[in-house]
Amino acid sequence: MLQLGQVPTLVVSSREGAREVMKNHDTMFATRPLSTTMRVLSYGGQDIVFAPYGEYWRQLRKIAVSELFTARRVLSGAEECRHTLYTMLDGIVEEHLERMDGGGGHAEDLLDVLLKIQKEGGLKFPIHMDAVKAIILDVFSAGSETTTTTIEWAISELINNPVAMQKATTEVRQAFHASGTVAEHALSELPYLRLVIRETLRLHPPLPLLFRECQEPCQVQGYDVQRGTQVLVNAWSLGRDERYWPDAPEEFRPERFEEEAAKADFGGGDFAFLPFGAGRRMCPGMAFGLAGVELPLASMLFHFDWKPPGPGSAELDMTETFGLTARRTDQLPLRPVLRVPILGV
Ligand code: HEM
Repeated sequence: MLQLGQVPTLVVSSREGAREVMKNHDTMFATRPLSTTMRVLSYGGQDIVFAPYGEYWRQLRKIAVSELFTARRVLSGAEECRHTLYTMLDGIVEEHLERMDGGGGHAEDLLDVLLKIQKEGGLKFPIHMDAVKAIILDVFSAGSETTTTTIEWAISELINNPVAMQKATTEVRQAFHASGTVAEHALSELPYLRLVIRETLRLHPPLPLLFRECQEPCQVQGYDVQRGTQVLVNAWSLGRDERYWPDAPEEFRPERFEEEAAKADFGGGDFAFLPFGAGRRMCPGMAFGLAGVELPLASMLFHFDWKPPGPGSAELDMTETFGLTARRTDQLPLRPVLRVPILGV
């Protein structure tokens, strides 16, 4: 337990503790703390990420899971800062509304779906236009930074581990040799690449800390936790803890998931492997996010060999930034060498 200024903060770094917070007492911890900055950016928590646990959040989550972050859509698809961002969004929303009035005839995107749901009405909690914008921002903030960060870490680990790079590249080139291009529907033919992505998420969960707030006094592992306590579940340290990963936890070994199939569960069932979180506030964009990592990564490996910028094989520096998302500190300067020409380019 830490006291961060006025805020009592509980840090959870064991599988048992994480299970208690996100499973046994899931409802009591199903709200995230809302900082002043995030309150401004999310229009007072009208989005999915920061909406307090309750009926409103439940409704948004249902829309997200059934209408927005579905596999089908994957395939078809501080005040000044807010001002810039929302002015841009206003223009985009306006454009979509005009297009809708014009009768359609175009491919439907996520914003069209939200606007349609809003227009149809009949919702228990009407979704205001501010909420539409806040939810679209969720897709950019929760959805794009996590996926791009994962892609960067995956390619970095592959550069530092040439044997794994060779295996992944060979697999992708064999799978798509005939078609000459990476096809979405054939991604299931890339079992090794999936192990690479799992191992990347174990070592580099893009969201290293999962944030919760205690809504009712309760006990976690026998300790009293008072209402209003901020809880940080340390997904980063859980993924590197030798109690749960006895086989060289700091090393990048995609094969570990082949041997220990049970540990391949990142669907919130294994509390030592939480790249997408767990419980009620678990990531609803998992399928969306995984496709958004697999597809670009497969294409990158299919078309190019990736080399460090300089001569020799010096290891890349893997230092992480300190922040909400754990990105690379260094930029990732790599040399792509074209191997399979890109069709139509
Ligand atoms: C590799 C990709 C991704 C990773 C690793 C990831 C990870 C996470 C994590 C760890 C959480 C917090 C879970 C918790 O507190 O238990 C989360 C929440 C969330 N994610 Fe993702 N995410 C990814 C992609 C996406 C995408 C593509 C979308 C949307 C298109 C998305 C939308 C969301 C939303 C809306 C929440 C908040 C859910 C709620 O509070 O009910 N994520 N994500």
